[in-house]
Amino acid sequence: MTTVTPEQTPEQTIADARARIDALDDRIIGLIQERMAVSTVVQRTRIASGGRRVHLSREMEILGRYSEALGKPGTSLAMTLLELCRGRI
Ligand SMILES: O=C(O)C(=O)C[C@]1(C(=O)O)C=C[C@@H](O)C=C1
Repeated sequence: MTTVTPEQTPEQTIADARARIDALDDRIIGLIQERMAVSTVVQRTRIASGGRRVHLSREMEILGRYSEALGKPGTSLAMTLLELCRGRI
């Protein structure tokens, strides 16, 4: 037997999808904050043991991963994430 589900209005579909987007954005923001905290641990540990805050070859690796997954905007996103995590250089 086929069940007939009532169709949503366009307004309901948009409102539901926006609620999902808001929930995803909350998770993304939480993950970014978590990334910042973990990055701080790495940077503090490196600096305390005589190293520098910035590790360029590691940053290149991260930029490569994001650009491979998301194209050119992925590079910009990775640069923004790195700026959030280690400050402007
Ligand atoms: O992986 C490191 O060595 C870090 O310090 C973390 C991190 C990052 O946030 O990904 C931050 C600063 C460095 O320049 C490179 C990468």
